[in-house]
Amino acid sequence: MSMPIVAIPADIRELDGTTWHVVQTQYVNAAVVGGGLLPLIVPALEDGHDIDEVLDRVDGVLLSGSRSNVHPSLYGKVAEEKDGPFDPARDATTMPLIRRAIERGVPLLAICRGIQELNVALGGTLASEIQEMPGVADHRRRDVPDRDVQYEIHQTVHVKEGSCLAGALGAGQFKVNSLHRQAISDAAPNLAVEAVAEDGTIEAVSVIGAKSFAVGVQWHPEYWVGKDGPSNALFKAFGEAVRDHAAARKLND
Ligand SMILES: N[C@@H](CCC(=O)NCCCC(=O)O)C(=O)O
Repeated sequence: MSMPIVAIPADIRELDGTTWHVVQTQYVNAAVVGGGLLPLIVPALEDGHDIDEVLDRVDGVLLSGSRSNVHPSLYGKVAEEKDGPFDPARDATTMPLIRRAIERGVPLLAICRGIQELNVALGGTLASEIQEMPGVADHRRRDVPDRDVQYEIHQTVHVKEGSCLAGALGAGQFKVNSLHRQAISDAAPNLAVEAVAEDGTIEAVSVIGAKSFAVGVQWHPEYWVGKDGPSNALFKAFGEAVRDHAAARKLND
């Protein structure tokens, strides 16, 4: 069977005086090395896509992290300076993509900004600058130039027994990296909280009753894929779900 294809929606970046559609290499690498998948970067179109045209051609969806934040208007909040930076074209691409992928049972793994998009797409809300909230630790990217240090694994998360994530990683606690200023505030009604940090921050969710793998994590399993056990296991489980979907799609073609 040819390599299943995973859609990775792009960010918009202004570089060298022009506009680019970009995905960080760590997500592309993890899709290939960790998932055994062929990445397809989906442009971020502010006018949106014909989403079924995209989903007819792929076997899974991988939502990457980003320094940009989901626009607060998408979860009923008035945007403030501190809620930025924004990427409306990415929002316009991922919101319908998430909803339709879940409807169609296309496997989905949402990472960092991705779990926040998953929550908002399904009706949840986000909190900004969570480190300023009482009792909440600082989950932000470390302000150092070395990316291995930025993505260092140091934060304990607790995975709930019987969760979808526990099926892939095992229940209990392990350490992850952490590079975020926002987090889920109100979880969407059809999301199950599957892992939390020591300060109660929601660190992983899954879609209740999903037809296929539909998991979001606030940490970055892509960065140490190939070296870190839980990171490997998560991308392996996602890759298997994508391959199963591809095989089923082939049978129905
Ligand atoms: N902007 C959101 C999501 C955080 C996120 O996706 N972080 C990835 C960092 C990418 C990088 O800096 O290289 C938030 O801050 O909560």
